Amino acid sequence: MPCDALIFDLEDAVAPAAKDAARAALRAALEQGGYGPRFRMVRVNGRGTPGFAEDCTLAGIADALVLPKVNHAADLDGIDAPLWPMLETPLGILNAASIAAHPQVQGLIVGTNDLLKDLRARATPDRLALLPSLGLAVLAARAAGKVVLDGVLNALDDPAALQAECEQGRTLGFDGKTLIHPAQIATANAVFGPSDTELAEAQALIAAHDQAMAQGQAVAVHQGRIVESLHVTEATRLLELAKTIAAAGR
Ligand SMILES: CC(C)(COP(=O)(O)OP(=O)(O)OC[C@H]1O[C@@H](n2cnc3c(N)ncnc32)[C@H](O)[C@@H]1OP(=O)(O)O)[C@@H](O)C(=O)NCCC(=O)NCCSC(=O)C[C@H](O)C(=O)O
Ligand SMILES: [Mg+2]
Repeated sequence: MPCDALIFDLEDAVAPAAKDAARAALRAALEQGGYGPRFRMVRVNGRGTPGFAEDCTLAGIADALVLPKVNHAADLDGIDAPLWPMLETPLGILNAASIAAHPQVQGLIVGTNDLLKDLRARATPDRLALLPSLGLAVLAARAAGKVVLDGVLNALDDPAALQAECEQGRTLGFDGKTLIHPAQIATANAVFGPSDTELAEAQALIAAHDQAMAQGQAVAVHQGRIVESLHVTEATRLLELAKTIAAAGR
């Protein structure tokens, strides 16, 4: 599967009576390996719920833990692992900045299903009710210099909805999207990775800026638009991202 990361779920995707067996099976699977370079995350049961402490013992054999329903930065204290808190409660969204800034946090994941439930909001194709929360999550991640992943699309077989939601997530600033089925991977990779057109534009923009600088100008004009060093920074980031994706064989 050409995905960057795998999330092994011990929380909502596992029935209460199956939690112990799922944890044991996951431990054996992680010890056996075979996941290639994919980043292996375990979503543990929530702090204060049954199984949490036992789930956290998997930290040593996974790459990171995903913590559901994080409300406060203090919810992350005392866990000895790289952490990916899920922002999926109103309090978690309102505390996103301090959660993102926690030193053990590598990235944030938005849990749009739980958020919709807690907000008593309507699920609509344009995700209107989620936009403030999605924006706050991106702001918090960027302020702390962390990665931020969009929530899942529940529809298993709706390519148009998947394309639209991925495009919206990228437009909002998300680095990628969490997915529930392998059939969703190709679309997410295509949307969140820079396209050939974007890469060609980035190269042309950098070249135009370099040429203007060489001529002693502070600002370049490229295709009728001004180009400053901040645009070069973003163009360079896209080119670096493309190299990273190519090196990963995606
Ligand atoms: C929904 C599913 C139960 C469907 O599974 P299945 O019936 O097995 O689908 P397919 O027959 O189409 O599967 C084809 C092959 O792909 C593998 N597969 C399927 N799903 C996954 C997956 N998620 N990860 C890895 N591999 C997967 C099947 O095993 C088949 O493989 P093979 O036999 O070798 O061909 C299933 O997709 C599923 O369980 N999905 C995950 C649901 C889930 O993750 N839920 C929790 C996350 S969403 C969430 O928590 C919301 C969040 O908290 C919030 O609040 O928003
Ligand atoms: Mg959830």
